[in-house]
Amino acid sequence: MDSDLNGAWEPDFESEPDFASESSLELADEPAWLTAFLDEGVTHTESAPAPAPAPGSAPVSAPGSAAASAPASTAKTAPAKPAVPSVRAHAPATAPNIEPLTGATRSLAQFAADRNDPVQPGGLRPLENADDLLRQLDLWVGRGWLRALDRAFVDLLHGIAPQSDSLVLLAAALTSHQLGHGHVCLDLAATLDEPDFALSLPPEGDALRNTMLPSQLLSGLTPDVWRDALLANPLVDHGSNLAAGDRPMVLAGNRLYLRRYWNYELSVAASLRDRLAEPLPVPPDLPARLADLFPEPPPQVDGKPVSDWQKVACALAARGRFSLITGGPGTGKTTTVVRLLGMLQASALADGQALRIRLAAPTGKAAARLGESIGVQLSRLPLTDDVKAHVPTTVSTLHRLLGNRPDSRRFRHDRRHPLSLDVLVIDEASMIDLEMMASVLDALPASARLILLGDKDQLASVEAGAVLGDLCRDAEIGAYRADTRAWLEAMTGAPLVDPMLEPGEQALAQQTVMLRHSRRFGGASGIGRLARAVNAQDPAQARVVFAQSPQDLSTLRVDGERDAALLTLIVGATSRRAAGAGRTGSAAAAASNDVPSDAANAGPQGYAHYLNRLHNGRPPATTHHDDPAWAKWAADVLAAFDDFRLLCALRKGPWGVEGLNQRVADTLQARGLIRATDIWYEGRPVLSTRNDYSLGLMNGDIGIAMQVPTAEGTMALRVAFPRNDGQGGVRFVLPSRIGAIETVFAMTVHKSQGSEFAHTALVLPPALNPVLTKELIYTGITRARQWFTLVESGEGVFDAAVARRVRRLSGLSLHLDAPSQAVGAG
Ligand SMILES: Nc1ncnc2c1ncn2[C@@H]1O[C@H](COP(=O)(O)OP(=O)(O)OP(=O)(O)O)[C@@H](O)[C@H]1O
Repeated sequence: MDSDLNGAWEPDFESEPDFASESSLELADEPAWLTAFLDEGVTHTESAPAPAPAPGSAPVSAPGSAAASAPASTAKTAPAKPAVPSVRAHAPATAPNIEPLTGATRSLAQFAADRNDPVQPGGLRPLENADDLLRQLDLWVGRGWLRALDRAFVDLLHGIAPQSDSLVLLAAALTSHQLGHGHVCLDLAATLDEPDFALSLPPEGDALRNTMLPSQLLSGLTPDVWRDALLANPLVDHGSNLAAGDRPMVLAGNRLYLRRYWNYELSVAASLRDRLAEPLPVPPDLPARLADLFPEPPPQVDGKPVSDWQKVACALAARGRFSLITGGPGTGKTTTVVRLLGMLQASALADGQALRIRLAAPTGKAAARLGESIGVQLSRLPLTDDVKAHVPTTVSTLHRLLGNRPDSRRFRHDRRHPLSLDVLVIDEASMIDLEMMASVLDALPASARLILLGDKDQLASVEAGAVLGDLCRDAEIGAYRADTRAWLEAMTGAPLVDPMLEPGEQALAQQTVMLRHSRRFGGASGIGRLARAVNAQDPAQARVVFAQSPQDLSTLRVDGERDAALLTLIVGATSRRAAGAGRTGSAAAAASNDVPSDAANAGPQGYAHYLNRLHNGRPPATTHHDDPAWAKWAADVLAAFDDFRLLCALRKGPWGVEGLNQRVADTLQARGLIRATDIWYEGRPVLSTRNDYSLGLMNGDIGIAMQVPTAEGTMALRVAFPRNDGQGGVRFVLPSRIGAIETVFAMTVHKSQGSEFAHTALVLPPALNPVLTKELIYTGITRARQWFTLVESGEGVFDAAVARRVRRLSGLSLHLDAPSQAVGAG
């Protein structure tokens, strides 16, 4: 336990002390693509959407956009075929694109059909005149349907090739916008089928008035005509230029990419193909080693023995330079990988050369969880102390592993400076976006093994790409070749049995295993059954499971924002009167109210639980400021805070993070549990929203403001953050030193990935929204360890959301199947 109550703590870098506070995994708006502009020497800053110009007025660029700040010579006067700058990364997602909205809201087509107002103010002809198209894009930016960032990209292209057809500029704007929705590319045919889904249109009809919709703009256009316009344009590579060209866009079949993302797909696919090409030699006694590591009798389902998929995964990973282990919560991904590492290391040590093993995860929280879990699992394994000592339990974030550089999206480690390791394990791989995957593979030595662990059914990464989902497309059916199957049966000593299994050929499938039996959520677990019903998109079954499992599931139908039952849930349903001993400060206030106590409290908790621990567990005021009791107290409070979390689908509105955070704070204040008289108050839980290497804080770290003694003998507010060191270490940071932070009574499901809470309450808004999909609900449910509460503020939203799934466009699986030229010709 270490602490510094005065904020002068030591940064705990593993190896790279000089990184910038930038993260491509951040959820903040649009920093990445702006870096690209800056990298290319074009001044550009993102800003709020520009106001819509008056009809017929000159095009408006966002303040500081490329258009606004580029010298005049880079505009219309640029040569027709200049050296084309490479185009760099784009912004993180706001919401993933999804299948059409049905059910609880009207469709966009209905709204369009209902419109009585003129189609286009100012009589613009955007598809015939590029200037009109730019004005149309400005109108969309003004509405918030398109990002200023997308508009600036079009400006850049228009400056490079001023004669470009409007169809090309429009395609560029939409392709850029798709990246913000998590799509790696724009599919021309799919866009023409549902043009309005190419923009961020609001679900409310009124907002659609007076501005032309994409469906109106593109009505009558065919994919062939759009393709022909792109093929004829100097900004677009196609055909034989696919792999080698340097134009800013790439057309492969009907898929239009920004060059950079095309390159990522190519490099990820090529690297994986190389890694999958040749199996590695395995120890001659592999069957015996596997038998030692998996001494348990084969698992059973409904009384019948089934394959031990953990053992299968261990065998496959032992022979591959790339392997994928996917499975739902508690299916044994960590257990499997610890046994695998133990086995590989034991074999390597027997040969006199220890393996260099590194563990990583996309976020600090996920890294901390993996580290703790590995430590526990390792201690149970039947391995010598020497082998155990050579299996690491320290887990880095991917950014730290690769080595962030100040003001750059490039990492210190790449193919010229590869990581020095033999085995890399990455957990929570569903959070890895395409760019990060390309960076990892680029920095990995050719001889090293890469093992990805993750739940393919969780929400995809915030940024573009759904790498794990793309790679796991055949995981459920196994898709093993006959030779793979025979080898696995010989190594594991048991036949492969599962009703889902089907034969297949693809090389990736031969190195992929889906773990199918959850030890945490067995057959009787309501949470497990609910997760399976949601994953199967069966809302009726989900309702049945809710009704059958009151021991761990509940639903709460709320009537309005101040519903008393909701407030009770927030505070804690299983209230007991607080114990009075040992309290100081605001604890006295807490004691005068009906405050739950954590003592002997076995049921699902609310937020009074951690506040109780904060007030009641505080060391006596006479405790020396250096006494470890302060850090222990802080660690207890942080752990108690993880016993309950409100999760939201949305950020804005009364049922989003912002509205709920305020209501929770009001409620706790009204009950005397907090004194929120200032922005900083004791008990305020905060989420770090950016990697800050100077403070040692990672994007996603959660801390709690607490009154602690200073060296000067006064009490002062410090924010206690877990050190994520697997030892329960805590660091105290001055509130004023923390830059990017937000209150986190409620958090988005997206940001909760990689975390678990004993009691999780998922709050759904009253109307269906594009972000509501079965992946989001599944991810929310599987954050719960013991209890899950569904809070419904509207009729039918849960059922409609479960029926919809995220659909992310990418060509990664096509690239894996075929060389790039064949993909492009398709
Ligand atoms: N083969 C096994 N034999 C006995 N217990 C096991 C086995 N596999 C997993 N477990 C237990 O099941 C629980 C979940 O396992 P584990 O943490 O490895 O799953 P996971 O898939 O990594 O979970 P998470 O969803 O948290 O990532 C742990 O308590 C673990 O000890």
